[in-house]
Amino acid sequence: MNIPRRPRVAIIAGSRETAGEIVAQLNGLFGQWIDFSGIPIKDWGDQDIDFDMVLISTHTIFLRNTPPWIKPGTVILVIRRTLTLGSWENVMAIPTGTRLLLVNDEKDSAEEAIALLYELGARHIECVAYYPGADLSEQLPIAITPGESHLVPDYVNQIVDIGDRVVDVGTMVDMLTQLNLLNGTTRNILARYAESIVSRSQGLELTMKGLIHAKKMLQQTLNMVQDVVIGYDQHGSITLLNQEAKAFFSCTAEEAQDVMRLLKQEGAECPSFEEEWKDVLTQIKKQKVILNNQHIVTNGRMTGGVLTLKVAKRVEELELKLRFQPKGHVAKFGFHELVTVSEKMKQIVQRAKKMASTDLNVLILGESGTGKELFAHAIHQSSKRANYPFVAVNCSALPDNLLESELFGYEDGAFTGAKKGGKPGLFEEAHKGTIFLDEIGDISPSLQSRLLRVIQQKEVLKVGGTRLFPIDVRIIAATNRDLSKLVAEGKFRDDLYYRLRVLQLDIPPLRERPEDIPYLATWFLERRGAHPGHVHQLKDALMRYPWPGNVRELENTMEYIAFMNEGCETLEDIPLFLQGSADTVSNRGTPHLDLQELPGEKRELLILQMIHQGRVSGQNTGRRALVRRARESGYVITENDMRKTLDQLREAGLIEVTPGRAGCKLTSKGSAYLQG
Ligand SMILES: Nc1ncnc2c1ncn2[C@@H]1O[C@H](COP(=O)(O)OP(=O)(O)OP(=O)(O)O)[C@@H](O)[C@H]1O
Repeated sequence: MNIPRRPRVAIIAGSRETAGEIVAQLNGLFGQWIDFSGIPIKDWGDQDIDFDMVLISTHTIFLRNTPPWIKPGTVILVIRRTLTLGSWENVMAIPTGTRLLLVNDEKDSAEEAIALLYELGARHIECVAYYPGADLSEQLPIAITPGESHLVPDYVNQIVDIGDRVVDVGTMVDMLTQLNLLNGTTRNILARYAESIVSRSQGLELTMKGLIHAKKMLQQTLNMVQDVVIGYDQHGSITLLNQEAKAFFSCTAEEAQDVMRLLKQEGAECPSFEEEWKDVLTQIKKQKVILNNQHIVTNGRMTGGVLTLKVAKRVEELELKLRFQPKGHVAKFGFHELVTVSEKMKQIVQRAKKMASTDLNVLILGESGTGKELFAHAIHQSSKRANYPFVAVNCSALPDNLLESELFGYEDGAFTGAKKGGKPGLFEEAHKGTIFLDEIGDISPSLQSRLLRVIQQKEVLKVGGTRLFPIDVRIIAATNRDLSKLVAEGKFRDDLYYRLRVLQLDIPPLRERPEDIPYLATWFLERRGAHPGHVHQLKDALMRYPWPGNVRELENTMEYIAFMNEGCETLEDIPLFLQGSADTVSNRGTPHLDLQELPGEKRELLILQMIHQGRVSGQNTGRRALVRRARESGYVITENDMRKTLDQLREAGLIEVTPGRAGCKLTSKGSAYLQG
């Protein structure tokens, strides 16, 4: 293999020492990429090396003549030198108005050093050149010298040694640019170096400082991004990795080097960085990841790009969390928001108010949409815990492991993807307040055991933790399932059941308190600013319909009616399911649409809705029952077509189909899909 040679740079200086100093300094910074050789003037006669560039310590060097080994066309740069920041601070500490000696080995070099100090801005002092053999009548008490203390006269009582002068950043930038070596890495070295010296170019210094600042800001911003972010140049060489990227690939930008090599060596299958791509799904480190690649284009030319990587599982978890969203940590409703004219309900409200004055756990039973959560809020708001948090948790919205960590929290590093520093659980967040565990009937046996332990011991153990945290939380649980039946079937722990239902509230479904139907309907319409008279027109239909989704369904229906009939005196548009049960509009008849004629997505959505309604109203959701239900709602579908659609929904992960009478059930993905 032909390894390209490093460019050769000759450093010509007055003395061997100076040449050596400059070579040592430049080698320390760029020796990896450039081959430096120091040549004192007196030995510059014959050189058998072809140099690509010559750096001279002063432009007076070539007054003598140009050595023949410098080929015509070779780039020659004059080295500008400056002081380190430490030396400069010592010079600036000398009192203003001080007259002092500047001591060096020769007249020229002493005067050159004085010129440098003045150029850098040391205007507060007055320097007099001193060198061996200088004729000086006055004796000055202070001397500045660049490493030549031994030449300072004895009568001087304070020496400020400014040490060797160092090469200025401007010279380095010129050198690297000419050699085509100014890139991300060398720029970083320059930026760090610029922080330790006094620059002879104010403009360059400001630009450097600006660059350093901008780079720090960018790095910090990218470190806050929770995806993996990789920046690269036009050749695909990595210029930047954020914190996530370093952790994911376990390497630094220097180690990673090439973006495609990094991806390929981890087994990713993706197009080349020279193309832009969006949402490419592949596998890295045995995990599904989503890759995106975008170019940075300057003056119509691709000058680099940014590649981002998301771990698919993390995206799914976030999506789940968003859907789950604990419903806020304050109780929003009080008893005054519970609307009812039913005597049965009024008695239940009275019982609930009594329960609020105790600190005992409450179990609220009732079909979906009957107002269980509303009661939980109201009980908390009227209890002595009202000024503390009310944390509502939907236990059926999350898979078991996520629900566990949400409820009890986790310690740092408890599992992959766990947030650094751990996370407090909802029990902890509800301390001194109330936790509302909705859909308690759906929790797994292992979570039932953990919950029981929390209730018994009044202490929480975080996932992956060893310490127990004492908590003081009142539990209000609710479910639309028949918990006593689940207990009898061994699916729900009896000891937990008894702990939860110290007090029990049974909320009747809407069909068992029909007087509430028109009353609530009017209330919902008025709240929406709609004409309450509509209820009178619809009363029969409302009373005939069984309201399987209870008050929630009635509320949604009235919202629909208010919206669709805004500004209308008489009702123009009512939902299909009410048309079937309305005397007033029965002349419209119930149209029978063939479900197979609907677009696939619409058909699937309708069937998902039927499954959902069937489940919430405790009806059978088996294939035959769904065919029947479709017919009642005005659609026709054969059993065979229903089977096919159910299979498609199952394959898409939207439903679970259990053999036998249990029928179909929406998965959490299915519920989310339904909610839009
Ligand atoms: N008596 C009532 N007065 C006013 N609004 C009510 C009443 N009962 C229920 N609602 C309203 O109906 C909707 C459903 O109530 P809620 O969420 O409390 O029912 P739920 O029984 O907890 O339902 P799920 O079991 O599905 O969680 C809410 O918008 C609630 O405000």
